Amino acid sequence: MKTITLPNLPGHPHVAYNGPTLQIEQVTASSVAEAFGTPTYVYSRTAIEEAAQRYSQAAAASPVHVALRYAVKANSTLAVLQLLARLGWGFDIVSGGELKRVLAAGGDAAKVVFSGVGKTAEEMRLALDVGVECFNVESPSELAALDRVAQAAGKVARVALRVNPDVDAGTHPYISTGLKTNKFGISQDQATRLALQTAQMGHVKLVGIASHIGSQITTVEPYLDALDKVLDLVEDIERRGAKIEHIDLGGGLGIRYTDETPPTPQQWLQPLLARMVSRGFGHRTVMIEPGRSIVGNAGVLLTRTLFLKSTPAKHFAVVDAGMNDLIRPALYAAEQMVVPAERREGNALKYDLVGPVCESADWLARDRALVLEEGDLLAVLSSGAYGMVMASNYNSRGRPAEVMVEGASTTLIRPRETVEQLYASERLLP
Ligand SMILES: Cc1ncc(COP(=O)(O)O)c(C=O)c1O
Ligand SMILES: N[C@@H](CCCC[NH3+])C(=O)O
Repeated sequence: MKTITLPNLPGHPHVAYNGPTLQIEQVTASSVAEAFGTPTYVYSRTAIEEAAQRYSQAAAASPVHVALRYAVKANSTLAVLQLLARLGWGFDIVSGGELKRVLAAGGDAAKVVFSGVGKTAEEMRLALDVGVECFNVESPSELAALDRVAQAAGKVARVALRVNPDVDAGTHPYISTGLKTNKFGISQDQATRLALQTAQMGHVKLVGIASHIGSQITTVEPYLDALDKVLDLVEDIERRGAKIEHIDLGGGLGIRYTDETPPTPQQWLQPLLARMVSRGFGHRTVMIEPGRSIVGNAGVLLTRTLFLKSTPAKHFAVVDAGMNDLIRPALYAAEQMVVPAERREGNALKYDLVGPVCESADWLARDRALVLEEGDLLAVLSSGAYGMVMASNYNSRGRPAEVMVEGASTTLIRPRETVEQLYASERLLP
């Protein structure tokens, strides 16, 4: 049977209708749902690897040395990290938990950058112990704390200062990070002072300047603005005697959820690296930390319709996945495409897809024209990033299963969480 990739499955080269049935790589969505139940996240190994390779190829074609660091927060499932580690990628982490996951998946600590505004002393100790490549420091207090922890451990921490370039990335306010009103980064003035102070500190070594301006960014301009400010800062710092080895441009490149047209990794990197060269920084290492653009379009969430319900105002499809499984629509009013696993003939109705959770914000999609019957299987596309990682146990719901598909093979990479697992560590009062 011929595989037809529908034009309305944008950005999903490995999700297609084979005849009437939705398939991920060569596996039908229905067969995954039958084997593992719903809700279940399904990832295409090929899609993840191809997305990573688009970055590797763009980096290889560049005259500037580019260090690839996958942002673990986007999808931290061990099997996903393992694929990237095997491709030679390093990792951007924001917690001791993510560091442990990277190590468990076979990642190389020497290629790990530790970001985040609130690192604890314990997390710093662990990271120093395993020898991470760099701490991206976000405040003077954090720098002082790191110096103390490193001194006690008899180590010197390699440090990049994360600056807040105050640029508008044009994204949802909850996922913008580079505005001066955001909690992230250090102001440029303060960064210069702090950079010079590191020379007086015995247990930190300044090696980089970092910035990350937000997520789901679909144009290059804000990155160029941020880079110019970062390079101004580096010039200023170096004029005063410090030396910067690398510049970390962060992540944030967007994907197509519905009709966005974000640049490819090549289209994103090329102008930034050209700017590095034209400003005389071509011999420095550039670090990048993409997350969503590696895994976002490589995953779908399968969910089954429990009930169809019409009120005088609305048609609802009550499905078995809720905001606890995929919170992006509830939290950011994010739009993700929803497609049926089997195509049906008939008249479409406009449905709100809602979950079983007791919240009116518990919706996965609104006003979608679908031909549906109770029991129908649906796939929420573009769910590979910030899906499972943001899942919670609200309403005592176990988190979904995760499955990796490659060609015709299907591997369960995380079983569905049972309710007994949820309360196994709790204690009743005596
Ligand atoms: C410091 C840092 N690096 C990288 C990322 C990855 O972003 P994205 O998944 O948008 O590529 C984030 C998340 O916004 C981040 O905070
Ligand atoms: N969780 C956000 C992205 C946050 C990026 C991390 N700072 C989303 O789902 O779009």
